[in-house]
Amino acid sequence: MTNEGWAEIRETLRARVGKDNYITWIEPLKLSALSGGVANFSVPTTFFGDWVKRNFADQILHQLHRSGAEVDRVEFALERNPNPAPKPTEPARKRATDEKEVPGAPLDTRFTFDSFVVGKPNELAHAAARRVAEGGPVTFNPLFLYGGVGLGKTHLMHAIAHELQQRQPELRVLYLSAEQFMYRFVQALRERQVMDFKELFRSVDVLMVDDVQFIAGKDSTQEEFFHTFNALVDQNKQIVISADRAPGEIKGLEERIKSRLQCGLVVDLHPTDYELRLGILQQKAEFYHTQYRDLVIAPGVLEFLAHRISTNVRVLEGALTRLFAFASLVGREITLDLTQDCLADILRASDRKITIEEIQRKVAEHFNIRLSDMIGPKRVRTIARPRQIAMYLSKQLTSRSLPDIGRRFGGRDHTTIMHGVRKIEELMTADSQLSDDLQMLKRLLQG
Ligand SMILES: Nc1ncnc2c1ncn2[C@@H]1O[C@H](COP(=O)(O)OP(=O)(O)OP(=O)(O)O)[C@@H](O)[C@H]1O
Repeated sequence: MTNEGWAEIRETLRARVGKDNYITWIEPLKLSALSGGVANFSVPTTFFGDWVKRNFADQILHQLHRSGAEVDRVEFALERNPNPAPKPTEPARKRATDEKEVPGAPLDTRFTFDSFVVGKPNELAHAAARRVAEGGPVTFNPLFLYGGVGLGKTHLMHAIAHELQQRQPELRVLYLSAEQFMYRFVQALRERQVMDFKELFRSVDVLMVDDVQFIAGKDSTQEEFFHTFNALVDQNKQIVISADRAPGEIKGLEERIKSRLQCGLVVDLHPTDYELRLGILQQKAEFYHTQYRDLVIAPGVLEFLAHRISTNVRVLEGALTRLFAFASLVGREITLDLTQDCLADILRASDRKITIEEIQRKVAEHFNIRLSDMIGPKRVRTIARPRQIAMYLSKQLTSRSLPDIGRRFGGRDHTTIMHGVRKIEELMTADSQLSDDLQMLKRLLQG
């Protein structure tokens, strides 16, 4: 099998492992040999090879089988003469051949500031990211970016790395997910190379850790992260962190880490608004026009999508990709009718928007209490507990902020809502009745 053959199989894997995993772990694999029933892949680092073996070897083998290759095993070995495509982390890697390798994750070349559309919901996060990317004196440390799924946190982090690398190629910029940080650390512990690990992480100039909520509850990793963090801050090295919620709201994260994370600048990416969604769609549509030159998109289609799909940017992008691919296959203009046919499932899914009022009604019915008690002041447990359940579900199933939820629960303070949400999170692990109730209510609401 040639590398072209492998390229086709890779495409199938993309759908199976998801885009992020694909970009990080599958795309960089090179098929170096296939003989004697063994498919050999070259990988940039040992860590990389171990990770892929552990997590994706079965799926790779399966897809190789399906393509007709005679193979019983996949192996991953270090590239003998590494000549990787230039990545923004390249200078750090190159220097690392003399020193130690910087074990970062590859960056997505599409995630730049140029391709990031700025609107009200993300302007502060964008401005802060730009400032860090200028690479001048460290003004806030860390920069902590948080927000819901698919709102552009990873995109901004990669954009910072790209920009820094362009302006100051000598900088050692390290981007990785918190999960990778943990994996590296556990591996270092196992191989008794903790000192090397420490040295490595303390030698970078800019450290970026994505999805830091992942290390919550993982004690030794938190501890190590905390020390790495402090060492870098002491050396005045820039740190950028992202998470799906504010530092104070990450359950299972030690207080001292929370307070450290809050020391710099904490900014959130708000859910998108109509203008931002339209801007993103226009930008992506322009890009698609370069690929599908003959396709015509009827007036009003992008506006329609920006109105109807308000979940997250990833869904919005997926919808447009499908629309262009479909229209080019059938060779038709992209009209509103075609859009509705082609995206029926996505449109239906985003129609089902759950409101806080609906949640309050369903929870009140379920526990047989009055709807007015949801917003009233009564504190007896038989009422307070269902109310907290409704608060928890409102946080989980809607994109409303805590203050917003508070207003809808009779003008309660956001800290009361946060307390309610936490209480339920704590109880549900030990109380199976409660967790059954929650499952059932979720099913009813998501119907
Ligand atoms: N403002 C924006 N302009 C252009 N593209 C955007 C914007 N916001 C998000 N995207 C795109 O949406 C997709 C999801 O963004 P990204 O992966 O950065 O989200 P995230 O916040 O890291 O999500 P998750 O919590 O799932 O990790 C990416 O393809 C990204 O390029």
